[in-house]
Amino acid sequence: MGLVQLLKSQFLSQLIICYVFLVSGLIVNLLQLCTLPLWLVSKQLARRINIRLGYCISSQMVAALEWWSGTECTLYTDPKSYPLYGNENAIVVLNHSFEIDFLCGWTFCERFGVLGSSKVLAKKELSYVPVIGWMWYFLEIVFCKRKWEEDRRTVAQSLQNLRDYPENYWFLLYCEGTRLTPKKHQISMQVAESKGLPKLKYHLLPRTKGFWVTVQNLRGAAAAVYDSTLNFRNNEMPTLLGILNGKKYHADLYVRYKEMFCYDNFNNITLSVFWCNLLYLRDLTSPLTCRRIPLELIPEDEAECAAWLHKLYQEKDSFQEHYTQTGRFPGPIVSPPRRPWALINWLFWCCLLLYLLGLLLTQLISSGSMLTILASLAFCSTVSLGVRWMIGQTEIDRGSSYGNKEVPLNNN
Ligand SMILES: CCCCC/C=C\C/C=C\CCCCCCCC(=O)SCCNC(=O)CCNC(=O)[C@H](O)C(C)(C)COP(=O)(O)OP(=O)(O)OC[C@H]1O[C@@H](n2cnc3c(N)ncnc32)[C@H](O)[C@@H]1OP(=O)(O)O
Ligand SMILES: CCCCCCCCCCCCCCCCCC(=O)OC[C@@H](O)COP(=O)(O)O
Repeated sequence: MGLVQLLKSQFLSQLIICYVFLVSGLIVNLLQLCTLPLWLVSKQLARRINIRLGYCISSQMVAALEWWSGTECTLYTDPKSYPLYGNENAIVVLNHSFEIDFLCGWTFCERFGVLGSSKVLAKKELSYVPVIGWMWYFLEIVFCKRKWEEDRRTVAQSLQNLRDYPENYWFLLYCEGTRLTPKKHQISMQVAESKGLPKLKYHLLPRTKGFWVTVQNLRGAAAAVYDSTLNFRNNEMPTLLGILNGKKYHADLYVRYKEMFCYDNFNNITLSVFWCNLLYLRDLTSPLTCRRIPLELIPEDEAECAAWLHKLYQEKDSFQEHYTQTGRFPGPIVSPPRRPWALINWLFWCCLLLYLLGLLLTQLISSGSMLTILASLAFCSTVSLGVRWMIGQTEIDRGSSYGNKEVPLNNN
């Protein structure tokens, strides 16, 4: 182990990173709170400010992934769709099997310039997590209780609010609704069987209601669905603690594109594809091809939309199979480079907060008061326990019991 790697694995280094993250995060949360009156005067300005404030927090975690652990992220996609990424609103459908899949998602957001503005359909419990959850409140993240009777109205309303969002965003949907565990997989395949659907090997059966309500409410506001599949090389199961330890991983992300050759049998769908090519891609010379999936192609009817999503997951499963067999996804690699901004932001907060910590420690030691020193030690322990609890939110072993309970099956 090299000296740098040894340094990264030290508890003290990790404690410093957590201190900077927590204190800067709370400062940003406070600044976000101060923007509340501005929402009444200029909602769009308040949103733009909050995007930048949110970036100060989330980009620290991205910097930890990209620069501290040195994790590499490779993108497999269609080079012709590439210029659109970050320049349009899109719904991202991603598999949910890894503890840091959200962080890899953030990294790609950062590389395409939509980190501060990106959204997710997240479980309500996450809104209570200090720093991140509180930040999400100001970023208009859509929360759900995973109880459809309650969610159908609140989720639709929150999505409607995003229609006039002032900056481009990606809206992340984990249609599986929870992270994959063997037990959840077994139960969800029983549900698949009872619905007469093919079994999936690498995914849970997707929950279709959230996808349908998102597509319906973002029609005309989002241009496309980016069907994304993430995997890590060498069968690794990366963790946030691993990242803090400086462990390097290699993530592969496949953003799929559909190709269609449909000059014959001209119908509504091919017409949509035609207009899509005309509007976005301006490539009408080759047989009619459609790259990322335009929202116009997704059925409006709830049952048809659900069937469409089930088919998408069956295809996603085949991409995972391809990855397992060959160690790569289909299609060309067009890796976007990492940008310096996340690192610059992180260094800024490190310098500021370590300087203040230094001043505080000097005063503490020179005061010589045993009580103050003990109180400071208690404070440090509380901070590290607090951060450990936050990291626990990302751990699959501590995940929710959603999808874990056997459901009465209707075999009709
Ligand atoms: C690469 C680029 C990345 C870009 C990244 C961009 C942005 C990043 C921004 C932020 C990153 C931060 C990440 C934070 C992550 C947080 C993520 C989460 O919190 S995931 C959990 C919350 N999200 C979801 O659950 C979304 C999916 N869920 C749904 O859509 C649900 O439908 C619902 C709207 C939540 C409602 O749930 P509910 O349970 O009430 O209803 P369901 O429709 O799901 O259930 C009834 C339905 O399901 C069938 N059923 C029953 N059991 C199962 C089972 N085990 N598996 C599958 N299906 C089951 C049941 O038969 C019913 O079927 P039917 O609909 O036919 O009646
Ligand atoms: C600079 C780096 C500093 C890092 C130090 C501290 C980091 C603290 C990080 C707290 C992160 C909290 C955000 C968690 C996002 C978790 C996303 C997630 O994966 O949620 C799970 C849900 O989808 C489903 O839940 P389950 O039903 O599986 O249960």
